[in-house]
Amino acid sequence: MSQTAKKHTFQAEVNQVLDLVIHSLYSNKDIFLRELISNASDACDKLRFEAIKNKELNAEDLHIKVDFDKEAKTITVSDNGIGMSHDELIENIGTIANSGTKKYLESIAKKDKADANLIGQFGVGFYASFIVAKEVEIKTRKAGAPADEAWNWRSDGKNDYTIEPISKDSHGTEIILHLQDDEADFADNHRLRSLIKKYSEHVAFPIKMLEVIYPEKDEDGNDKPAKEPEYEVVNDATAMWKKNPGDLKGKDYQAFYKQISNDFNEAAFWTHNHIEGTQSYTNLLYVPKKAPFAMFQNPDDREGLKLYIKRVFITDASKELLPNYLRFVKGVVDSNDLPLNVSRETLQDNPLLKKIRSGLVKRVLGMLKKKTNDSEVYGTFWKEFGDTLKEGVVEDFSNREAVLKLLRFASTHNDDATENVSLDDYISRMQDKQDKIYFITAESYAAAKNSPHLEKFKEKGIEVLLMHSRIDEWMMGHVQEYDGKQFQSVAKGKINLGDEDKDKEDKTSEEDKDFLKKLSEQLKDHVSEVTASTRLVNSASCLVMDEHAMAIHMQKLMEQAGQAMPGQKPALEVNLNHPLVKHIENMDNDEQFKQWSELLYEQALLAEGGQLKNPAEYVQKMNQLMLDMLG
Ligand SMILES: Nc1ncnc2c1ncn2[C@@H]1O[C@H](COP(=O)(O)OP(=O)(O)OP(=O)(O)O)[C@@H](O)[C@H]1O
Repeated sequence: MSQTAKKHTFQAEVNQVLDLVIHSLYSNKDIFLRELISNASDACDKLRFEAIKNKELNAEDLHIKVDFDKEAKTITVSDNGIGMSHDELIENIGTIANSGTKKYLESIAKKDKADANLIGQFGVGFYASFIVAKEVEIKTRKAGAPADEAWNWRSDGKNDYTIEPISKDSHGTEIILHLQDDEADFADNHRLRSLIKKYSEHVAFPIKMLEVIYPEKDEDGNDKPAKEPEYEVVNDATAMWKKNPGDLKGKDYQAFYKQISNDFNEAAFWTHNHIEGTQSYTNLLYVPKKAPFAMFQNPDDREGLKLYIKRVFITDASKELLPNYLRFVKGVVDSNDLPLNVSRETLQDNPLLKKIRSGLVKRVLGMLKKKTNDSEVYGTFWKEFGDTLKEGVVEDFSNREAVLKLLRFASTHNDDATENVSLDDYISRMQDKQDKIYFITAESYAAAKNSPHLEKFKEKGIEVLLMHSRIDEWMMGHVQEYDGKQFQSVAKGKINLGDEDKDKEDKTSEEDKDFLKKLSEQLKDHVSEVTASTRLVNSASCLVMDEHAMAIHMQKLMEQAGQAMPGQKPALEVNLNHPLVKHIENMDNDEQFKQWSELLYEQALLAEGGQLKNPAEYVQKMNQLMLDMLG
């Protein structure tokens, strides 16, 4: 270490990331170059943006260079972008600011193997260098700083790094990889060019490499003096999204997706449009194949939708450009009309941006609608993002109908848990006199499918949607109808499936009424009332919540989460035709009546996914009754 070099220690998390990257990404070594070029491109974007406000800065001829030295076993990636100050070097390279990365580290701490697909999502970027390098140097000078205010950072990727002042001719950053001996093959013209083509073709700045000069002979067969090689552009270097969609192929879109998304998987599908009119802008929006790791942890931690104004990168504006329930969308939006000096803070209130946002929502919903024609593709999408999309039913009132159209459910029409029934499918199968869309929410598919509440519906051949995702109960609490048809939970409120049932209800005999009263009195601590059921066929009893109350399995979840759920007693419905109920009705021993009627309630609660206050007592009671029967 030279006298002027100062030693620093990596933040503990950096060490963890380094370790992970080196051990988990070794089968994906190639990506180091993509990561370095991507950082260089970001640095060029940043300078171009800064130069709009600060006329002193020079953002001409922004480019990236890739050089190599076979003998010295080095690769150098340099840019003339924004560069870094001394403090920025420490902050950006020596610490980890991304909260997602920290959470990720915590989550994998318990597993033995990290998932390489996930690591990529957390901006391990620069650290990927250490997969192939034994030592990395960064020479950097911040744009606007004098030549002697530049820095040389060095590290072997183990615990610490040094920073030393140097002098640097031009602003920007130079990353020098001193390759490990067995990775020296990367320092090769062909190999580097093909990696650039593969991963960085659509970076919007020119990536340059020195041309290869082959020895030439003159007319007499003598070697011509070799000319000095010049830099030539290796990639396409245009803003891909500005191109005509007709000129682009699937592989171009996929390559660009990987470049902007940090996703190791390909995109599932995309929509690319040049929009002209009161607002003129371009959008290229992708739906990933797999949900990113952090998506459900914190919807505010989202990125991947970039805002450009006239090809100048402004900011990652996922939150400003699309509502939360479409947070899985990644891509680029490039506006021709927004002012270049717009700041992130003022972005949200900008009326032009609001218009773009509502246009984008329509585009995404339109793209999804189209994809519903391909059941396989849509099925995969639904598995990954269906629950996220459901948030839109509550969040986005103006597009509620369009979002509802995109939802898919399991249903009694099918024999398995596959969620592939749309509300339109359901309506097309509704019976002649049926005017409601019936559904049930439960803890699991099995609980929904086997719920006693469905018995009458099964008997009558009326389809019921089986909802078993946690979000369903919340969503259905916010939506009343679709296509003019009311939603009705089969587990809540009164069910009236036709005149026959109504008649039955009216014809409850005086004896039965007395029995129901007696039961109500007996069970008053648990239920609001006991009534004759119109929905049971085979089961003896079921619990029914009030139309607007929360389902029992959800109440349980809320209680587990420490939320008190006061005063929401269900009603108990009993099947007066059931032998067990008849048996209780004819019972004259008060103690037995108490025990049996409590069982009636407890069984209904269990069937509902509810939790018994005292399970041991229940078991004892059951055993006693069985013994009584044997005796
Ligand atoms: N060539 C560069 N010029 C200027 N700053 C850079 C350069 N390379 C890296 N940095 C700075 O270092 C930070 C950390 O880089 P790193 O690649 O580790 O993560 P990231 O780029 O923030 O995340 P991601 O790779 O997911 O985009 C960057 O955010 C940037 O501020």
